[in-house]
Amino acid sequence: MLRIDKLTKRFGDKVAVDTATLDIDKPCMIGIIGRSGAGKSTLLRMINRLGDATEGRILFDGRDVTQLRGKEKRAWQSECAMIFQQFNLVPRMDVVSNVLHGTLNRRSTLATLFNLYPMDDIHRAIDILDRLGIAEHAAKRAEALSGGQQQRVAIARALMQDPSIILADEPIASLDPMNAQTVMEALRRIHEEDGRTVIANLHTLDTARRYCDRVVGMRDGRIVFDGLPEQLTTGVAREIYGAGADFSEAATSTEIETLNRTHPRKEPVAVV
Ligand SMILES: Nc1ncnc2c1ncn2[C@@H]1O[C@H](COP(=O)(O)OP(=O)(O)OP(=O)(O)O)[C@@H](O)[C@H]1O
Repeated sequence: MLRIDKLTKRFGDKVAVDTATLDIDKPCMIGIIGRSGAGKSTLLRMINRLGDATEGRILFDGRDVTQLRGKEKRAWQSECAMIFQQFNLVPRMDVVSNVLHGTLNRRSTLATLFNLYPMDDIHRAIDILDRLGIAEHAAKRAEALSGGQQQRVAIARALMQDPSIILADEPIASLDPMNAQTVMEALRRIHEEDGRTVIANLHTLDTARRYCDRVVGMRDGRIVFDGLPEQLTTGVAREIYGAGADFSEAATSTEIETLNRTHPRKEPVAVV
């Protein structure tokens, strides 16, 4: 499905991502962890083509997406929708219009200028908001919603593109634990019910363990761990975070006590 092949990104002398290789052969939910500056955002941005790779390839169903330009590149960006820590909504615009922005890639300039949306798209937007539990807020300005609700609007906007992959760059880093839980549960459900792949950069180990089938650890631009959540021992975490014997998981933790893991684990993948 998706193959990231020796992907490298340099900013001048700085190697932000160093020959990263990942194979995703079926829909799954992946958490990418690592300390600040490890290269997690740069990797996701390259996958979405928000940033170009210096070297390496990204293959989706055998097609090299690193070479796409213009319309084809935009189509790829719809196929792997991205959500961000700060939601990136238009704050003064109503929720449903924000969601409809997810269709921008396939609308004419004129329709965009005059904010004209087909009725089918409007109904779909409301259905998606309903599924995410926020349809009642459809007519409100985005800025009137809580952080967790705004992130769900951003997820709804991503779903309007009907992507097969959702890339989430620190989706819960700005949220309190309860909102973080709601957003992670929404992403998990989208994976389980729709069969979409979710790749999320996460700051906290416990979140990666709870919600992901597979965890990828990055350190200094390199992928140093790729395995099951249960293989992510404190020793492995210490290696990923480059921490000493005094490393404490609590330092990366936002404990959410009420959550029960309900989804089945998938079969093992290789530990690098
Ligand atoms: N546009 C840029 N220009 C120069 N250096 C950059 C740029 N973007 C990222 N870097 C550098 O590349 C490295 C990786 O950054 P990146 O943002 O990918 O890390 P990260 O793991 O996502 O960190 P965080 O968790 O803090 O977001 C860092 O050293 C960063 O300073």
